[in-house]
Amino acid sequence: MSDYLPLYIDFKGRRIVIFGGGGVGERKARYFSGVADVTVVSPAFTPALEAMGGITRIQKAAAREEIGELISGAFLVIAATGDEEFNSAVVREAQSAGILVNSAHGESGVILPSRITKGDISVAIATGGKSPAMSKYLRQRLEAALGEEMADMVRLQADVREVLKKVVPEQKDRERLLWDILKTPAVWEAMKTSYDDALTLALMMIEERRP
Ligand SMILES: C[C@@]1(CC(=O)O)c2cc3[nH]c(cc4nc(cc5[nH]c(cc(n2)[C@H]1CCC(=O)O)[C@@](C)(CC(=O)O)[C@@H]5CCC(=O)O)C(CC(=O)O)=C4CCC(=O)O)c(CCC(=O)O)c3CC(=O)O
Ligand SMILES: NC(=O)C1=CN([C@@H]2O[C@H](COP(=O)(O)OP(=O)(O)OC[C@H]3O[C@@H](n4cnc5c(N)ncnc54)[C@H](O)[C@@H]3O)[C@@H](O)[C@H]2O)C=CC1
Repeated sequence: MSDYLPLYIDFKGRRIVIFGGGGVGERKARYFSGVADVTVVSPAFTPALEAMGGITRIQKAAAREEIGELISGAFLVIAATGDEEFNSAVVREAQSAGILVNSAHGESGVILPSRITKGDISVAIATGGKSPAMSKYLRQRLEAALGEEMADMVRLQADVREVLKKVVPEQKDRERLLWDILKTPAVWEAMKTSYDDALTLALMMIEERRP
């Protein structure tokens, strides 16, 4: 079993510096783009990185002496060049500056997981670095199994929770009612055709069953 534990962090606006603009740098940039403030440093970029909006590109091969300056103010640094020794230098610099660092060559204390998102649902998968291919394989399997109705149920539960907080004073009762809804096949069935029908059914259940 791995010592790595998953954690969800709000990356909005956080500075991320990625070294290496190849396929791996591209994947890592895509993971954070649109949320964090991403900078990629590399002498060359893949076409997708070249076209990626909302990121900063610094086109050069970073020298070792520059690493410290380039990573200053970063929340997370990613070493994804094809040069293993350079990546190790990035890991050392970041660690001594107290900055989180991920390395494409493994073992840096931070793993980027495979990720599935469906509406507000987010699933992270990793194998403690043992088998990245297996993480990807599992992601593909789970992605196919996770239907739209799961994301819709998150929305319904959130809507119902708002109502429950107003009309059911005891937390234990609210919990029981939320689970009653989850365990009612008719609610899932209604969700397939209409969110509003499913919500109406759930609210009727609450009226009938609340203390
Ligand atoms: C430790 C880790 C560090 C990190 O990068 O965070 C790491 C390290 C390394 N990966 C390598 C290879 C591959 N990586 C992938 C794919 C992914 N790798 C990702 C994460 C991680 N990779 C972290 C551990 C995650 C875990 O615990 O499971 C994913 C999940 C997330 C992402 O990178 O975005 C993403 C899938 C995204 C998706 O699609 O869902 C594939 C699959 C493929 O491309 O088909 C291959 C080839 C097949 C294979 O080797 O398995 C090599 C060897 C290079 C060599 O052989 O020289 C190293 C270095 C080493 O092992 O030393
Ligand atoms: N962690 C992971 O998921 C995986 C890791 N790898 C490893 O990751 C490394 C990178 O893989 P790819 O992106 O496919 O390689 P790549 O060779 O396509 O890209 C590496 C990029 O780094 C740039 N670079 C080299 N020296 C640099 C420097 N000093 N400063 C800034 N940029 C520099 C290169 O110009 C190139 O654009 C490989 O060494 C491979 O072993 C490979 C597959 C998956």
